[in-house]
Amino acid sequence: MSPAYPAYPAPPVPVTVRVPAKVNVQLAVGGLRPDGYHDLANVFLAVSLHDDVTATPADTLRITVEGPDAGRVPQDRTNLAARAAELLAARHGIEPHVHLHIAKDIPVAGGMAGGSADAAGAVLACDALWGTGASRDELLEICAEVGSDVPFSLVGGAALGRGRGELLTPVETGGTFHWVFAVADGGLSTPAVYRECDRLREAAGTGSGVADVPAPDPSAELLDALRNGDPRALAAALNSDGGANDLQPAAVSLRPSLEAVLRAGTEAGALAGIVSGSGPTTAFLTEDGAAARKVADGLRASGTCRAARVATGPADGARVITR
Ligand SMILES: C[C@](O)(CO)[C@H](O)COP(=O)(O)OP(=O)(O)OC[C@H]1O[C@@H](n2ccc(N)nc2=O)[C@H](O)[C@@H]1O
Ligand SMILES: Nc1ncnc2c1ncn2[C@@H]1O[C@H](COP(=O)(O)OP(=O)(O)OP(=O)(O)O)[C@@H](O)[C@H]1O
Repeated sequence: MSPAYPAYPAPPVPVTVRVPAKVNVQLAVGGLRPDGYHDLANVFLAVSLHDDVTATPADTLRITVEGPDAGRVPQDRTNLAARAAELLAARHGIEPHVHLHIAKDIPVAGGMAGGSADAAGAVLACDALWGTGASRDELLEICAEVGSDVPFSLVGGAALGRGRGELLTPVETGGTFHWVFAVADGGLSTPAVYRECDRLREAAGTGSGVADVPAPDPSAELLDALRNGDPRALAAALNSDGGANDLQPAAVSLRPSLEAVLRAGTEAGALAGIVSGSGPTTAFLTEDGAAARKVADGLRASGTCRAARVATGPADGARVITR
């Protein structure tokens, strides 16, 4: 006899998933591959700036966005959250009929994987809403189809991304790191920053292809600093010769005003300052929470950025917060 009730309760509706932003504490960029991507040694750290993605049953796929920068986020099927929901639905023979509401706090087009966070949030929220029973590996595959940063948004913490950044292995962290993020006016396009990186390499005469650029590798010094939870050692790795972010010269070339932001952050007492991923957000590592608040005040007073936000990392990956 079949039971009167399903074996598992239906998920409470709506389902809200909280997803973190990221900073790349190392971004070693190899040569341009024939498929248009670059091989990476990408050391991701999730940080405590979040978007919330809420999934509610609907008659069609609908996206709404709230937050100060909502006007810069597409509210149609080009939104990465919509693409993620469509991919999950297609795999399970479901119509992607869902309303996805994004409460956006991660800077838009800022190099902090905001769109990727929303995609990972949508995958997890829709999986719970539709009860697809997809495995973690399947969710990660869908994330990787949407974009190179999306799998990390799902797992969070700290991880090394190889390949184009989608092949993750966990990285050990021995403590909490305190950061300040200087948010810039306007964004930078990720493909444009990679193209500028290639152009600078060509102009320097080194070539930009896979045969010209050494294979990217993670820094042992940097991984040790993360493992030991040691901000001063991490700062030394961030400040090392050539820098920790191979996209930084390209981001600064496209947005020369970032030099002044980086200077203002270090003058305000940061241990190190880097461009976050493809920028234009800049990330400042500090000794502790009090130092972070002081650096944020200094950045605000400098007038070099639109906003300064304090955050800590590692932070959890995407997780359901209403169940
Ligand atoms: C800069 C980073 O944020 C660092 O984590 C990522 O590498 C970018 O990841 P993402 O925004 O998820 O990028 P994707 O949506 O996968 O790719 C967008 C475009 O960025 C460029 N791209 C991206 C990743 C990569 N490893 N090499 C690339 O050259 C390609 O032009 C690609 O067409
Ligand atoms: N859910 C979304 N949130 C923000 N932008 C989105 C979203 N979906 C699509 N986009 C588009 O993607 C572009 C890049 O936005 P996003 O905030 O993801 O950049 P980013 O943080 O620099 O990305 P990354 O760090 O992964 O390279 C935006 O200009 C916007 O047009």
